[in-house]
Amino acid sequence: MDIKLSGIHHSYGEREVLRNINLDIASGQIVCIVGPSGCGKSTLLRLIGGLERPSLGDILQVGDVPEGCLNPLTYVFQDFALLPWRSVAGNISLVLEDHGISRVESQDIINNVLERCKLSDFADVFPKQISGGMKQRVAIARALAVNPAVMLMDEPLSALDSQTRELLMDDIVSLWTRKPFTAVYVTHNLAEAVRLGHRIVVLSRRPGEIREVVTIDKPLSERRHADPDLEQQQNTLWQMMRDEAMAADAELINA
Ligand SMILES: Nc1ncnc2c1ncn2[C@@H]1O[C@H](COP(=O)(O)OP(=O)(O)OP(=O)(O)O)[C@@H](O)[C@H]1O
Repeated sequence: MDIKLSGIHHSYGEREVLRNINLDIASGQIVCIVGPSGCGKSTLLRLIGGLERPSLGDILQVGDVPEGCLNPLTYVFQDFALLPWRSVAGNISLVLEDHGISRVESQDIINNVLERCKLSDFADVFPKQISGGMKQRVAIARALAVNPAVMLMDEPLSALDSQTRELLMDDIVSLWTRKPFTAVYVTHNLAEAVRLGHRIVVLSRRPGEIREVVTIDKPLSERRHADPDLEQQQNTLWQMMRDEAMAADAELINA
């Protein structure tokens, strides 16, 4: 399933947050959204996810959802959002309940996503027993369990330290390489964007407008930490954003 955004404007009262967003999100691609603080990245994700309706414009879902899809638009949040009283497997099984799936089928799905996310040995442990990086892997496994058409990822790695972030980026790449998924991935972190994005959408400061859409051709599986090509792309993105980021920063301080 592709997603087509056309002529999206969004305001909260007098505050204009997004302006004239036109964007196609193609199935099987990771599209990263970057931009200065407060430019409307999370708002855009909420609009795509249908949690809010845009003030103006259309968001179309084009084509079929994947086979076995239980929830077409599925979020992965920065704070993991795991239930502390449920085990790792229990957190995943929660999203499979009330879909008329048999216990056997449900267990197959849980085993499959645990294996894909390198969590098979941790099925019975509880969130408080595992690290932040592992928690986020559980959250990603839970999202994959419903076989979403599009994963909506809001700063999924920003609560983690830099080494854990590196490991998780490798995990996301290997998950995608093994079975491509579609994701809209909001991040502040340009290194993450160039590692994970097939396309990177650069928003201006608020009201967020699309400044540029950068395509990164290098296959995900060939992108490495400290890759000079990626560092150059990251630098180009930073040059695009620098002045706007400074202005947005000043605006927030003076608000
Ligand atoms: N529910 C809401 N009601 C009113 N204003 C809101 C609401 N949600 C967001 N805003 C405002 O909209 C603007 C964009 O917020 P949003 O969180 O989408 O930006 P962002 O780019 O994701 O920010 P950050 O990079 O800091 O996470 C901000 O000025 C914010 O205060």
